[in-house]
Amino acid sequence: MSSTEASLQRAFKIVTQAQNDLIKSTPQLDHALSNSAAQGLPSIAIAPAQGVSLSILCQLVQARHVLEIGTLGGYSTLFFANSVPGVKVTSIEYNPKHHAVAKENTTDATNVEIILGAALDVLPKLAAEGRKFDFVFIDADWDEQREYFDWAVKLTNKGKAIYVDNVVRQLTEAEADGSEKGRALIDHVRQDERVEATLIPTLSTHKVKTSELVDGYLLAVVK
Ligand SMILES: C[S@@+](CC[C@H](N)C(=O)[O-])C[C@H]1O[C@@H](n2cnc3c(N)ncnc32)[C@H](O)[C@@H]1O
Repeated sequence: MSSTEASLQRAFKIVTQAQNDLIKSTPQLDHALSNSAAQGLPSIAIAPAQGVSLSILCQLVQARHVLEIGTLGGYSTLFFANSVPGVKVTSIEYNPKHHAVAKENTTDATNVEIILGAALDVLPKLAAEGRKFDFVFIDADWDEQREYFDWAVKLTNKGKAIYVDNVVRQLTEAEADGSEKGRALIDHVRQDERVEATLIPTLSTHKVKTSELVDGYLLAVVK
């Protein structure tokens, strides 16, 4: 193991411990994870600590309407649903099985609407309905992120936020496989005068592969 890898692993252990000390899970969140696993959904939901940071971001922007692209079993959806009193959450999922499990996992969250459909079909409909959001969480198909981002800018109220997950991991994977992953989104967002954006690197302490330990997200505010 290289010294860089060893120091990463050490940071991983310290951060995991500290995060576990801070997290207060709930039966609703625990059930969402266990039911998703029991029904064979892939284990690709956000980490609990990331859920808390998403909830805090929603509180900071005083989100009244949250849009999520990529529901899976509704685990992240629940963090949004419980973030701000009175918040309403709209989530989009195109896989019927994921959609059904997410509906089960959020049955007692009356402020959650989960739309079955492909994001690039649903987003124009939300725009045509005049819907607006205060926080948009993008966590679906990496190849469609630029399109999601453009729709998110149209759908987000001024001064509110867009969060694109896993952009740092895409950049590091792209360096290894020679693809444009992540880079294409960065170039796209840099040219967009309607937003101010930055990358926030994180340690993904729930990941087992060393290559996935460093991740992070793009955070943008719509001007
Ligand atoms: C990483 S998972 C979402 C995890 C979830 N946000 C969480 O943390 O609990 C990505 C989800 O996006 C869905 N997805 C992928 N492409 C999509 C598309 N074009 N439209 C809608 N959903 C899509 C997948 O089926 C999958 O359930």
